[in-house]
Amino acid sequence: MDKSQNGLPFSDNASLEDKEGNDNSVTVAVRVRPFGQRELADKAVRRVVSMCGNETTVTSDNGTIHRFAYDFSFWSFDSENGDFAGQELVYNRLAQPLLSRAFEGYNTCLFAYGQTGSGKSYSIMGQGNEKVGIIPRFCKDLFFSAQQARDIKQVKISVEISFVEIYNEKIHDLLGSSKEKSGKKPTLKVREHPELGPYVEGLTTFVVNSFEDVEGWITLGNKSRATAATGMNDKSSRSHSVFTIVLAQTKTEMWEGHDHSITSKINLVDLAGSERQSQAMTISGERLREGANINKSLLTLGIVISLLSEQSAQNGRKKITCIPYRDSNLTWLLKESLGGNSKTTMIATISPANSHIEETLSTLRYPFCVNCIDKL
Ligand SMILES: Nc1ncnc2c1ncn2[C@@H]1O[C@H](COP(=O)(O)OP(=O)(O)OP(=O)(O)O)[C@@H](O)[C@H]1O
Repeated sequence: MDKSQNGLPFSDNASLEDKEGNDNSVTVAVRVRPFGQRELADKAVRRVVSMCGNETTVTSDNGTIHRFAYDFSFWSFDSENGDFAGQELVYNRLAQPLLSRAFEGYNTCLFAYGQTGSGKSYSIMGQGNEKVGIIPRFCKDLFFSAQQARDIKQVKISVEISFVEIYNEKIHDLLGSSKEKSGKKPTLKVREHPELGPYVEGLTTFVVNSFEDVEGWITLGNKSRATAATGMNDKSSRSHSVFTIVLAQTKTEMWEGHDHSITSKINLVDLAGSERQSQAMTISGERLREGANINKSLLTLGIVISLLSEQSAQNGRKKITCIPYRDSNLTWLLKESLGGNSKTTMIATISPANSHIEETLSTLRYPFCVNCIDKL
């Protein structure tokens, strides 16, 4: 029997609310995409992934069965299947609850994690008008809910966005227009405010008043994202992108005569490909450095999330004091949205094909998972 990741029993798995009504701070979902063009061109292609309920099963060539139980399993392999999970369903299950949490004042983070070409960008951003992903849907719903809150609860609402990429541990503003003499975008630094926590110094932020406003910025940000070709996916993203929404709600209590404000931060993150350097054919020195930095951020993120999950599983009885947020720029920047008063959701994207089984298994074993089982 393959060892369970942390020994927690299967039945401990729960969605946002557990049996006692406590909030789980981390929700984990797996999504399997259809075969891609390259996989279909391979005569020996075989589907090794299946799903049942919230369980994902991967069958190795030698017949070993690996079972993983998470909060959700999304079957996006074939639309003919009755359990097919399209973009809307994935959004409704994973991101919509975060929107409600944000309006309640929680900070939230949603990450897409997986190897290059497994469907992270497809899930987070989508493709064209037909296959709209999580970020545009979230923004559309956000403005709808904001209007309702203004009309019904007389709440003043402001929405501010920013969009950065972290490439090689360097932070670049995807919406800012400033350039260095060399024509390159300047590298920004994370600083820590004693009360407000970490922030990116010099980052451009925009107040947005409608979905149409935000749509323009998303398009611009996507165009700016640094991409580099790898052996596995020509448009492979070698950077993490973090789309941040700051939602500020202010209500004036007439009888008290003063304003109550709550501010929540929502981070929607498309992580860089998680594949190993050898498989991604990362050959030159520059690429090797990239790989090391990508893995450093992903490794730190895994450690941080797993420590926070451990803390949350103990209902706060065990306080872990040394969570290594500052070990990578990604986790440092997201510190306030990962720990404390926050909700985190991970979508692990995987290929269905036998040719990617090792990466699929490593994605499913990523240490974000405190509630998983991998057994014969
Ligand atoms: N659920 C899905 N349904 C249909 N097609 C999908 C799905 N997920 C991914 N694809 C297709 O697979 C290809 C790779 O997906 P995508 O670009 O999202 O991968 P990625 O994980 O973001 O890769 P990278 O790390 O290189 O950015 C795209 O052509 C996309 O259309």
